[in-house]
Amino acid sequence: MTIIEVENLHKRYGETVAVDDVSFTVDKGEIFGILGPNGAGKTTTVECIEGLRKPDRGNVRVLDMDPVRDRAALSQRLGAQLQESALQEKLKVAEAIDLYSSFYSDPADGDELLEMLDLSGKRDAQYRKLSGGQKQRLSIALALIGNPEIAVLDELTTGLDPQARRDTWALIESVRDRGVTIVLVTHFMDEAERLCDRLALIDRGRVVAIDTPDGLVQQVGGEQRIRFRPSAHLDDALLREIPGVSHLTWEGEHIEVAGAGNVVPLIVTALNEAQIVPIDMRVDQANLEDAFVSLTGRAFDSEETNESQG
Ligand SMILES: Nc1ncnc2c1ncn2[C@@H]1O[C@H](COP(=O)(O)OP(=O)(O)OP(=O)(O)O)[C@@H](O)[C@H]1O
Repeated sequence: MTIIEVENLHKRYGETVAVDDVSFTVDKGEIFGILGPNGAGKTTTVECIEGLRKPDRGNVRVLDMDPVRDRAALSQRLGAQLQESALQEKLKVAEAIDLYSSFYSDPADGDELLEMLDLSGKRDAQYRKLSGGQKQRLSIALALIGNPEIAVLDELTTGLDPQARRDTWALIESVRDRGVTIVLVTHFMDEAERLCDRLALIDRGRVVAIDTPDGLVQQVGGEQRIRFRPSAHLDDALLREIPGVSHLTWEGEHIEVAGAGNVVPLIVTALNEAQIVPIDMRVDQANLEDAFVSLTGRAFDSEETNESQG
């Protein structure tokens, strides 16, 4: 059942076209990802879903409501993760929960939420004293305090260390398992790959593709890459004539060969017959990043990488 429908959405800020004819639907109970590089138009899109921004053109329906016109009613059923600056520094965790509970006619049990988000021990801590991960978890708690049918989570794990990211992912899955539909905005490939049932790949305000993470990778042919250092002189022609090989690149003494289908065993066999040993061999499956590059013809120019976190 479709519960969010975005049709031909356009939004510009002055001369900047932020969202350029975006369409997609979100089904009840799924984790739907909106993945794209910085500035792709992800936040603007979800702000139109939340009723915070009025589209210049196009239609948005959420739970059969017009988000701008029916914003008060929608806010009772859609929870959005707060931006970090939205809470007062001196507000205590329990006070924030009480305050946000008071906005809803049928709020969730705050104590239970704090327990689930591992924040029970921080009830009396001021917001400013929380770690990055604790602040992030509190913002998730506040997105869920209204018992929403839909939760919109924007840049869920930015700034978290690897363990906190994994914990947050498990948490989001448990929220989904309780029946909440989740719209997840992210510029992290691994997060999208791990969490999303389906995702819209967005670039420069436009939808490039919508599919499951696996489906997106398959769209680019499910390529594999094999990288190694040959033990003896290797003539490119030996590999080029193998069916399925799409390209070869040398990087110093290492060669990377990409191809679809059964290329890896064929390459290994050809090397063996030529009495060449592939030293330091590594095989990688195509991933979402490859799909993005292949579908847009550009690198995913995210400024932040996972390695730079934490
Ligand atoms: N209030 C605003 N005024 C002017 N331009 C804006 C405003 N908000 C966003 N933009 C511009 O619109 C484009 C899309 O921004 P948006 O925040 O929707 O993208 P995003 O994909 O969420 O990026 P990020 O991950 O960096 O937040 C960008 O070029 C951005 O600079």
